[in-house]
Amino acid sequence: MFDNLKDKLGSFRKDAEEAAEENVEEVDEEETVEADEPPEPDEPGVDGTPSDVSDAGAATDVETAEAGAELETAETEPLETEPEPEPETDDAATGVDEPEPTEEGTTDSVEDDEEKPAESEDNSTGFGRKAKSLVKGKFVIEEEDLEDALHELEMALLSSDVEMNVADEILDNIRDELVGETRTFTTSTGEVVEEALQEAIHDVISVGQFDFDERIAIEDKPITIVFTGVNGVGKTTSIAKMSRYFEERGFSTVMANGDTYRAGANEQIQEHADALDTKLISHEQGGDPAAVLYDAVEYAEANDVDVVLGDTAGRLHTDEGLMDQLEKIDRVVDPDMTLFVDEAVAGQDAVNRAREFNNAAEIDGAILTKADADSNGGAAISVAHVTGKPILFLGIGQGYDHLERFDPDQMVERLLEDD
Ligand SMILES: Nc1nc2c(ncn2[C@@H]2O[C@H](COP(=O)(O)OP(=O)(O)OP(=O)(O)O)[C@@H](O)[C@H]2O)c(=O)[nH]1
Repeated sequence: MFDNLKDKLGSFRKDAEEAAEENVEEVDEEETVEADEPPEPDEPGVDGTPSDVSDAGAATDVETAEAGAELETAETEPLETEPEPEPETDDAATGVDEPEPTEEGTTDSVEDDEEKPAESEDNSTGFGRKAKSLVKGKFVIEEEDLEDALHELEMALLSSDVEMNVADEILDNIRDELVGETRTFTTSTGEVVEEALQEAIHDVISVGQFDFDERIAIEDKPITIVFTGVNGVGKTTSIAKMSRYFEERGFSTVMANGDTYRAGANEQIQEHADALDTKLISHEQGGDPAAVLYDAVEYAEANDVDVVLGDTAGRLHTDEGLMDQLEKIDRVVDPDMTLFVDEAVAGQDAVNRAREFNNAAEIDGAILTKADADSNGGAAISVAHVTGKPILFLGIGQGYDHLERFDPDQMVERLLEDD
């Protein structure tokens, strides 16, 4: 899911981090010492006491020790017993200034040997590099440092079908987060870039989020939810999935087939109702969709059913007839929620349709289907920002359980996780 976008974000992370690393500023030693915890006189590696790096666990301890070691060695005699100088593959690879092997030749570097390979292979946020940021004290990233990386990112987002304004917003957010701020060495540049990217994406995808389950729990019953969207995007399947979702949470459902337009629509939804053991309310083809939904609400009231799930005919958003129909449904049953359904794989088209449906008949949220088949992720990134309404669910397959609550935190994590 969203693999292309993931790769592109990974490239940006690398580019931006490299650009930032190249601009790490040196500060004088005094400032460095002030800004970080001063190394203790008995700092590991200075007095020759073996330091147990593997016990240090947290990277920061290791970094502090290493930074401390470098600072201290400026004033301290090099050690007499000299282990093999350890090659700093990490720094060598990145061309960052290399500390003198003798300065680093502390006993802790011997203990380091077992730890090092895994970490030093990490060419982005490995502790050798991180430690360098720590030792250098602070860094400032200027806009021009990031220009190329940001341009690449913009192209990557647009080619992943991210809506142009949304791409701009992401870039602005990243600039705001990264550019011009003097950062102390408590974080590595890798982490700074990663956090900026996380925040930038989170900002645009979390627009309008609300606690769906909570809302369902507190609303008076029956709750009527109407599903809109164009043909064939997975509306009916999503209704069936929602029925399963609610039943699993203890809410009973009834389906209503407001798609009185398409031949075979009743049979299609009836199959789902049968499979899920749910009641379906339907009228003859050509009937009035608002009347079907009205009947379903009456049925729910009479039978203590919690949620009415109303299908509607899928037609083009530009179709005035459909929009009139939705208006009539609004007037007649006054739904508690209108959910727009579209397929993630439709990318920019889905984004445009979401905007137009929302303009014509206000939506409360969206379900993006077929996310399992979408490698671009553009619609998932853009729909909330463009409509001001949240993506509530992702369809991730054809089965009834293939419905996932859209969680911005999880989405960001998914997009930025290392493979
Ligand atoms: N891979 C995948 N397929 C899906 C998903 N959701 C729906 N589908 C498939 O998409 C096709 C169309 O789904 P429908 O539910 O019939 O679409 P619809 O919007 O109701 O279509 P109309 O009734 O013609 O308006 C079906 O084959 C579904 O199985 C999903 O999340 N992932």
